[in-house]
Amino acid sequence: MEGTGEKQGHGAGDEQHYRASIEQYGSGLRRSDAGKDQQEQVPGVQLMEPVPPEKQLRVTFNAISIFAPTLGLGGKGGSRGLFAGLASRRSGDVPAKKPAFRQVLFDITGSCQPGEVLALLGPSGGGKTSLLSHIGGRTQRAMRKQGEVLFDGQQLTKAAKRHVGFVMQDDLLYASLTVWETLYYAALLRLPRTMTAQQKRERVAKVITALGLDKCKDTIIGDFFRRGISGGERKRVSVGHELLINPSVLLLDEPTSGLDSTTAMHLVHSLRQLASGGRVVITTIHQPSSRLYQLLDKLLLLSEGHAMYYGRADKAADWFYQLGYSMPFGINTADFILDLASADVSTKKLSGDECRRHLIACSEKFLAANPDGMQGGDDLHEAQFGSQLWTAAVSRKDLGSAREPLPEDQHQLSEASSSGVDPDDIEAALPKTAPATFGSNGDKGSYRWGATYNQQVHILFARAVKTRRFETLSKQDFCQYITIGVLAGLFWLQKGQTANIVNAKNTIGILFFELLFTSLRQMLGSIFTFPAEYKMMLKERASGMYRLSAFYLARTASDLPMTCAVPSIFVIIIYFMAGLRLSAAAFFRELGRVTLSMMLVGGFYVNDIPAWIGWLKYLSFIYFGYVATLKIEFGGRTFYDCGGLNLSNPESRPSQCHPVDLQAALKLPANPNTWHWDVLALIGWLILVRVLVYVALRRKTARL
Ligand SMILES: Nc1ncnc2c1ncn2[C@@H]1O[C@H](COP(=O)(O)OP(=O)(O)OP(=O)(O)O)[C@@H](O)[C@H]1O
Repeated sequence: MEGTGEKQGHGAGDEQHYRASIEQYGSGLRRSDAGKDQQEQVPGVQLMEPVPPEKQLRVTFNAISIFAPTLGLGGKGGSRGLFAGLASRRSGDVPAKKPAFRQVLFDITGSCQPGEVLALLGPSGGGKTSLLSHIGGRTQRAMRKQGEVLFDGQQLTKAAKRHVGFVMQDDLLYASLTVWETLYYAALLRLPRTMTAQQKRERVAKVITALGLDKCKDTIIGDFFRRGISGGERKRVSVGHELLINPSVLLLDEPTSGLDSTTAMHLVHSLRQLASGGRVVITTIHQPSSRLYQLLDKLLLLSEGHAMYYGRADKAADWFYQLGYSMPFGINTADFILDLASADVSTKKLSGDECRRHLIACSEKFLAANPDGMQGGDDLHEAQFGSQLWTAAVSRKDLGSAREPLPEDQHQLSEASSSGVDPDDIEAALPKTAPATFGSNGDKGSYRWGATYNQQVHILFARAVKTRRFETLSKQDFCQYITIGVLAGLFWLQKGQTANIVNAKNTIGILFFELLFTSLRQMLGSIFTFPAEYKMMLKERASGMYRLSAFYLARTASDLPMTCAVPSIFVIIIYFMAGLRLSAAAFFRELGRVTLSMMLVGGFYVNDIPAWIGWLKYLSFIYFGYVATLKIEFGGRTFYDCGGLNLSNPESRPSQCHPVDLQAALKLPANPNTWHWDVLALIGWLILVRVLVYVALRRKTARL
């Protein structure tokens, strides 16, 4: 966008034109002062009961800086990249061990009062999500942080986090649950145990009505494979998930992304109403329409991690106008300031990037003296701009010369933008004393968890069964297992019936096929479902919905019927079609073995492996499953070698058929007549793998 007007070049006509623009696009729909907003009610349905004054919270964030890790290995030598350490080792340098960090947020300060909607605006990569996540106590562990976030002057505790609603950018919801089920299970887990089940149901119904989800409440959420509710409805369900707890603070990351402007407008209107009920609403927004912009109280404009504007949303255009960047006719305020933040606006003398640096320098100087940001008012030009901004922030000879960035500002910015930040410097700067924590006293007497431990396991089990309803009971799964079972049964039809060595070889084939098919299919299924489920668990744990062990117990218990039901059909078909050992004990043992194998994943099978790596087979659950199934099928039976003849009754020809040692004849990995140590090994494996996964999850979610 070349050459937007400059203040000094404007005549009276331009001024009028500018005013008209402002009226139309920004300040025209000025909101009342922030303090009055608390009393102000946006017309329409009152979404939730207001937050009582004693529970209202003011959120402040002071001098927030965030450093993200980069792949470079850092160090004084400055060598970067994955192989830098290796290269330096070879060349005799001391290898750099610390990861490098890149600063993604620079001293960001701001606050939001109950009743206000604060929007974090900026181009992609500007740092909106990083800041919002930090405010909500959800910054990734790998990031380094400075500065403090306070809720009514106190730090956020784990318990208090349960009163903060956080709507993530991605709608993480279980695809197989209906809207009602999604919110109902969340209510059971999140709402205080002092509420009855009926009251929790009423809360769910209220949220559903408030967000206009009544007509789709019995529709599944859906995913790529199974169509469910629309994108806008999904977003509203995500918001509803957080509204259930009637939060004092609602944080939303890109709630309008992917929505059409009308739906986005309705959603932000709902947020505005929620704020009017005494809540703090902080939201990131990518590209608000002009109508949507009018609903915002405060704005924090981020450009490459720097605050380019902070203050009343309706004063943003005034601010930039005063700095010499007026909004061209017909441009929406949000688009205009986003162009500025994206360095997409240049002047006759300055390139887009220089304009951006200039604006950041002005803003940072102004905010250093006015941490509450631009409040506007009648004295906007004279008092604030005249005395502070023009003299202090842009201490130039005149506005014309202000087109060049100040040398000191340039220095500051280039330094800040550089990627190599020593982690030691960051650590040294971290605050040594922690302020009081919100929720440590305030929450006294209230329970940390919404449901008791037993209730959590029970609710999570019921939900896990429902979330896998399609996975397990889908027609495709049934058809696939039955078709492949019948085909395999036809290939090996009644091969297991006769006790001769030829058929024994065939039987080994079907046993191994059965073992591999069921195990690998299960493993592939888990590979596809685990990432989504893991993310869901992280999100819910961050909201304090349940204990990790309760989740894990419920998930393990639900695995049993869900994972084994359909594969068992496959095993039954094969068992009888292939004529495997006809005894009830053998049949049920085989089913039990399948169950154990199903609950493990991974492994391999090798025959005739060299002795020196022979022990590797003990790392494979497939090996133990294979040995177990061989023992079940062949243990205690006598097999005959009839000189290559496939006789149906070898015992009737003692001269031609002689009993054989099956293990030696077929090179079986174990003697089928020994006791079932393999089953013990399978059980041991099962426990070990589950415990290891639990420990890994525990470590990964330690901070939640
Ligand atoms: N875990 C991480 N590791 C490394 N860099 C990160 C990490 N998280 C964020 N960043 C970097 O921090 C910067 C800010 O990212 P952030 O997601 O906060 O931006 P954003 O304004 O929310 O962008 P968008 O609108 O595209 O979501 C980006 O340059 C990003 O690459």
